[in-house]
Amino acid sequence: MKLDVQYRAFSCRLTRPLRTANGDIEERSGFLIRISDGTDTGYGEATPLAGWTESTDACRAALDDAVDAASNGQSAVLDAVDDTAAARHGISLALGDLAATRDANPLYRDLGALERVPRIPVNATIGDGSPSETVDAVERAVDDGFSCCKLKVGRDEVDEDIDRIRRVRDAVGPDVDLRVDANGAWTFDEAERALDELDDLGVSILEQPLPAGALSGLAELRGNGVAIAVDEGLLEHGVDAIESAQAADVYVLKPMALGGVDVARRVAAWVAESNRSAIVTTTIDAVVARTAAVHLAAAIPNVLASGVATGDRLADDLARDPVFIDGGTAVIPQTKGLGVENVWTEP
Ligand SMILES: O=C(O)CCC(=O)C1=CC=C[C@@H](O)[C@@H]1C(=O)O
Ligand SMILES: [Mg+2]
Repeated sequence: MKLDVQYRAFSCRLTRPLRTANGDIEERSGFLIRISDGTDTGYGEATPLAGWTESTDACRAALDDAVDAASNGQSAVLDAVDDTAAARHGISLALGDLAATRDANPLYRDLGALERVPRIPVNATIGDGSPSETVDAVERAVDDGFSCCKLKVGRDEVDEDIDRIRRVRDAVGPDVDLRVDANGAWTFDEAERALDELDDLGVSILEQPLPAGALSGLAELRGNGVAIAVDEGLLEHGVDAIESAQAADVYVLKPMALGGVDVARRVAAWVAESNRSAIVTTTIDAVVARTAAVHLAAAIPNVLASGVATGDRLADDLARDPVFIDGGTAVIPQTKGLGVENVWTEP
């Protein structure tokens, strides 16, 4: 089928930078994609992030190839972006939105959900900061109804991080689910030392304590009360290698970095076959990709609280957010397709 593929660049600033052990995220720039079959239209988003996907230039070049391939139909368009994760995410999402819109299905049903899913659990995302900033941010999140908060660690000394988490635990009590994400910043010894303390503090999940390559180290860290999650490591190794190394309890799925919600859905199926749990997060994307991640999470049975409640970190966005964050859950859009409206306004 002949398709019309178009894209345009966008840029959204964060209201405040997300501080991580791997640097600060201050702005998200990418490409909004529109694919039409002459009757229906689908939208996608390709928002590269340094260290996680191809560069902005490589993403743009791949999208240009996809535009050129449009007269040759859907598989040619997908082939054009096969080696560029963010571009593939954007194109495959626009095609998925187009198909779901045509079928009058919410996207998550086309991604395999067998029944209606009203909501999914979500976590609050708390960037690295001073102890008092962290306590304030977690208290605000709990006041807003979140029962799960993911804290960034790994920029400072381990003892300082532990002290910060202890202050958070003391402030919010035992019932709030705390996770931490070190973005690969720790050595094995630091991670081992941190784990004992994190266990005592009732932290449920430690995300990527060691660099992405360190599978055997991750395997050795497993087994105390804190579940070990892979994020960067999944992109480097894939599920098979991680399972062979027995290196993870939990998999973090970032559709933008994996090459699309369709790819991420397949990865989630392998994760479930291995009896592991999945968390869906984004690369702090704009509304089109963020909403797609929400649909993906809705399509994964028993998905853990997911990192998709980041819309309020953007100072501006591509369109109105169709996902209502309510009491630590995201309410799933039930309209056809992705459910993001008026995203492509004519200049
Ligand atoms: O998972 C979340 O709560 C939100 C997303 C998030 O934490 C991240 C998005 C982008 C880059 C990363 O530093 C970070 C992560 O590592 O998970
Ligand atoms: Mg992470």
